This record gives sequence, structure tokens and C-alpha cells, in this order.
Amino acid sequence: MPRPVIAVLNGPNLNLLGERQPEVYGHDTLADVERRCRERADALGFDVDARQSNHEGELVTWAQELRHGAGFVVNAGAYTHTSVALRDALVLATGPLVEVHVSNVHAREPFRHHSHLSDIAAAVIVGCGVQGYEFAVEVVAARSRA
Ligand SMILES: O=C1C[C@@](O)(C(=O)O)C[C@@H](O)[C@@H]1O
Repeated sequence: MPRPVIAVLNGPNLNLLGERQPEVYGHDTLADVERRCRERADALGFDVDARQSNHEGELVTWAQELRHGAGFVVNAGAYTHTSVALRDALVLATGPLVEVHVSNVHAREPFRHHSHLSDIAAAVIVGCGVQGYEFAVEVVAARSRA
């Protein structure tokens, strides 16, 4: 039996985790994040399909493609605050969506306080550093019906 798949989508500039503003985002790389997600998912009986793009349309296409999987862990980066298109794609997901932000966006600039995803998300995890991704995998696994 193939195992259910949790999609872990990362948006723009998250390919530079570890190098990008480490005082805000920490020292772990995206490869570290994806490995931690896989390990956590594996222990819970799930596989992970982890993807990152700097292009809004590519994220939209992936959200459509993966919509019938076990659920989504999404850090849309700056598209969180701007992308109605990504929201419109993610709302089609049959599994739970957990929104993740490494930093505490609510303690930062006002333009980071609004998210186009939060009201369609099962949960929102902010300010937990990259550990937030592991929490998100746990929530998707717990709430998924896949
Ligand atoms: O790219 C990012 C990263 C972020 O989503 C976070 O993980 O804290 C917060 C966003 O405001 C920012 O544009």
C-alpha cells in the first residue's frame, strides 16, 4: 500500500534559509527543514513531497496537482501576504492545510500581519523557527483522513 503524502510547499526566498537573515530565520537550511519533515512524517506513516519555488504560478500549479493528497504544510513566504491565486488553489485541497512562518510575523512590519491563507488553514504556526514545520507535519498527519 502506498503511504499517504503530505505536501510541504515553500515559497520565495526560502531556498536561502540558513543564509538569509539568520537573526530572523535561524541557521537551518531548507534541506534541513525538508529532512526534518520527512523524518517526522515517516514516524507517523506518511511520505513527504517537498517543493520550493520563487514563482507564484509554479506554486499554484503544484497546489492544484497535490490537492488530493493527505494535506499541505505551506510557508508561502511573501506570497502569504499578496497571493489570492495561491489561496484560490489551496482552498481546493481535500486535506488539511497548515500555514507555517518561521518568524513571528505579528511582531514584524504591519504588511506581514495579514495572510490570505490563515482563514482557510486548519492551523497557523508562527515564530517557532523551523521546528514549526515539524509541528505542522504532526497536525496534518493527525487531521488527515487520507
Ligand atoms: O519570506 C518570508 C518568510 C516568512 O513566511 C516566515 O517564514 O517567517 C514571513 C514572510 O513575511 C516573509 O516574506
